[in-house]
Amino acid sequence: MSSSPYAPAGNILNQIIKTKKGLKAVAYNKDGELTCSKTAYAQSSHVLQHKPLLDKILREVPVDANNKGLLYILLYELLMGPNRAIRGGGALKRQLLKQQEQLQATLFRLQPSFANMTASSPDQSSSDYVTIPRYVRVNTIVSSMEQVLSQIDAKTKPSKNNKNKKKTKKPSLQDSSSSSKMPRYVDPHVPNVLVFPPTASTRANLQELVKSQQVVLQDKSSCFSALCMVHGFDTLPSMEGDFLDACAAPGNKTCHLAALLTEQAAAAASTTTTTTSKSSSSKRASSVVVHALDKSKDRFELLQRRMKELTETPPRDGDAKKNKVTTVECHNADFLSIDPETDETFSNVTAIMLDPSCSGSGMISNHQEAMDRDPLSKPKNFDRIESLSNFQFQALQHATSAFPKVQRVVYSTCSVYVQENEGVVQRLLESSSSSSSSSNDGNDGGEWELVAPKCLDHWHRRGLEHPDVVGLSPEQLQCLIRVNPEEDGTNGFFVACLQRKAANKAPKKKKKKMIGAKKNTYEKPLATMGMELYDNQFNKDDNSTGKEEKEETSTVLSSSAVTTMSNQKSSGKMKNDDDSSSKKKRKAEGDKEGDEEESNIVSKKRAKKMEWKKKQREKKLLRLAKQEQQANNSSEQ
Ligand SMILES: C[S@@+](CC[C@H](N)C(=O)[O-])C[C@H]1O[C@@H](n2cnc3c(N)ncnc32)[C@H](O)[C@@H]1O
Repeated sequence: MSSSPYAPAGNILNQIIKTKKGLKAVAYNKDGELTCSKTAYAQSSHVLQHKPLLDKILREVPVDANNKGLLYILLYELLMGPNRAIRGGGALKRQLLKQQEQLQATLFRLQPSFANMTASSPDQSSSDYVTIPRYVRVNTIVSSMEQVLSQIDAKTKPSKNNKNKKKTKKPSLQDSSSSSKMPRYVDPHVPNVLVFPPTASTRANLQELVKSQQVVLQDKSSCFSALCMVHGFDTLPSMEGDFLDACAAPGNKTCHLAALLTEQAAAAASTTTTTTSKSSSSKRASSVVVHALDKSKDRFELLQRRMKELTETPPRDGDAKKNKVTTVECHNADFLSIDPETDETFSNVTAIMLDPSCSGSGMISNHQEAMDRDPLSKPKNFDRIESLSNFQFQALQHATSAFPKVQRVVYSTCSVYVQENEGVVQRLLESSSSSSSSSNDGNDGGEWELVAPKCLDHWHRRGLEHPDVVGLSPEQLQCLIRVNPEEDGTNGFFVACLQRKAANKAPKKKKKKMIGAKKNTYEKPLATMGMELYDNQFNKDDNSTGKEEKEETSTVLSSSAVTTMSNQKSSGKMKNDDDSSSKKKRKAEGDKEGDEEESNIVSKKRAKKMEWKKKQREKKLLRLAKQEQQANNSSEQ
């Protein structure tokens, strides 16, 4: 057995290679507990992110090794690790050191950006990498933004008494808070979402809050589904009907939906109390049901446990009624076999959130898809994508046709491929159009229509034009939300909000009676509690905090390093409404000329940077060649 300090990570990698499973599947047990050290997990994750590049290097410079997992780890440490060095000893290390120069020269040729890095600049801090921050959603059923922040500050405040304690690094972010506070921002698109640097210390500082169910570590884009369900449409959802999360496990979106509905019910109840205190609406508001379905038995168990913890933990403010407002009922069932006509449990469902199994190609941690993330090209694993797409369509069709009372459906995936996104929506609209013979409204036919989500009207990346999806009009594409994992600082995502057309034609009188028919007066997040809105601060050159200790899943190669998503026709970038931002001052929202001007400036800057990098690379190679020459000379002497 190897005594190398990298042996545990090497073993994990060997298991991944042998079983072809993902890192999480190998490193976690059934109960969701990590079975190896965090260090081994992080090391394996770093290697997996760079495995395609490491493979290329090894193809050009073969290294003889029986222990492939260990080879990957040592090679990564030597060429790309934070110290560009291998700790400990061993035959494999000696072998690699012998071939070091050749390996390094190959790396610089294949991935020139590495030539500009010094040993003290870890690979992830290269400008070829985009940082995905750590997003934290405050679980408003249990806690609040204020409570969460005060607990974080209490935890991170350096103790005055303990002078021997390790000095904490001074945050270099221009956070409005004092330097002793953990750097944090407010997400500009999703309320109650905080943004932290993606470091191990962030995670450590949040651990207690996660355990006490006050926060959920949920990526920003994954919050779009529930947000759209409640605040995406012109009216708030009816609280008289039930909600259904059709593919719910592990339940992040379900819990978010429950929290938003609880907030909505609380707002409705407070309005009701001030107007008609004996109104029955407050009664109704206290019995919102969210059915959470999952077909997989294991995942269902996880879902059930998490929903109990996240939605039934007593609120910190002592308002015991709060977590009785929304009840989450979990069901281990196949969504496709649910028939509300015969199963009374689901007969009152009026809204469906559908987040079906997908390729996960938008997830930055999905190393297998990392080299194949161009949504415009045909996916390499086309057959798999096609079969996923067929299932997704079937599920969306079921949601829109089998539930007569359903008025709104929010469809989402964390895939970047059009086949799983725009393609599924187009098929649905086409099938809905052909099956609806009664439609004579002069519109494009069909019972269902797309809605541009109100809550994301300041999100600029929209549906993609693609030769395979010719059936969607520019207006329809504008209704679709896309997230580019390389440019938007969050995992790739897609959301479509569908509304039954008949919902618009409901008699006005009836509409008025429903609590949910209230106009949606959603307001996007504003900077609160002295915090700035997040505007990519963790990726800016002048901000180094968070780069010293990146978490394993927090980085993704940018377009220049891996694939080009920049040719996406929808060029929307994440924007915020922070008036102090100079970018914002330069252009008004929606100003296309301004957008083009900015993209020209960006291209020029990029070209200049590339030129500079090229020169640096040449210098480095020259230096290496000189060193090699000197080494040869001295060995000849
Ligand atoms: C993308 S995940 C859902 C993630 C979840 N919405 C969240 O945010 O935590 C897809 C889930 O759909 C479940 N699933 C797949 N086919 C299903 C079906 N026919 N009926 C119900 N659930 C299904 C899978 O087991 C998986 O847990």
